Amino acid sequence: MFSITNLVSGYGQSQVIHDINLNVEKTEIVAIMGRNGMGKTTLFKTLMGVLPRRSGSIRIDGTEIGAMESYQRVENGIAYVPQGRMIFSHMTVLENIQTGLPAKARGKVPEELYALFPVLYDMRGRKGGNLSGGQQQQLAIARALATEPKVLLLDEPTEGIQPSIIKDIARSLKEIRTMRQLTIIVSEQVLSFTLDIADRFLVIDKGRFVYEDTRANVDAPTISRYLSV
Ligand SMILES: Nc1ncnc2c1ncn2[C@@H]1O[C@H](COP(=O)(O)OP(=O)(O)OP(=O)(O)O)[C@@H](O)[C@H]1O
Repeated sequence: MFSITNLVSGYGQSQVIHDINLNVEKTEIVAIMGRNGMGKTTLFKTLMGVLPRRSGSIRIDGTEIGAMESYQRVENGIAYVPQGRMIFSHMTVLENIQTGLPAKARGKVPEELYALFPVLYDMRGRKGGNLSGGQQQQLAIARALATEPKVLLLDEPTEGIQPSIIKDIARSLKEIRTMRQLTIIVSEQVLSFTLDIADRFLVIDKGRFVYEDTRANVDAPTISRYLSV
């Protein structure tokens, strides 16, 4: 459904992503685990077109998006929740969500988004900057979902968030995956969160995948070793 083939990217003289290949099925949740600086954010930026690819292919349902502008990639069904959330702090919760809505929605937020994250309904008139970290993360996810994606990328969603909210986010993601038939790729350093949600696990090390296994066979101690070196 979503396929990455021989993807290469980097900054200036330095190559960061080395020939990455990945196929993700519809409704599958894949976790990309790795320490700081291993290339998770660079991979996601390349998938979104924030950073140009050097070579390789990125396809959604067979459509090549690798040469498109970011907004065209979004129109083709990919959405991104960046590390640090990047919500608009001077805009209200409602306005933040509306930035993700397609024109045809005419500014109306789908009920199901508020059903997934009731706190966002309660806080819809508040400025984004006044929300807690966990609420901001839910807002960033809702804003991405407003674009009606087929593939959702989440970059370290648990960073700086308290454990009870992490559990809520895990539950919402599993729910939305079923509800929307969504494919999810999540980058993380927190293994407990991904063990809760992922169907498949990969470890990225210096821009290459060095470990891959399914939920049934996952070797948590090996992944932990990669995360702690
Ligand atoms: N704008 C940039 N210019 C040059 N090099 C960069 C830039 N951003 C990241 N890098 C380098 O690319 C490599 C991968 O960084 P990246 O941010 O993708 O890692 P990460 O796995 O997402 O880690 P983190 O959790 O710290 O964001 C690192 O060596 C980093 O120093």
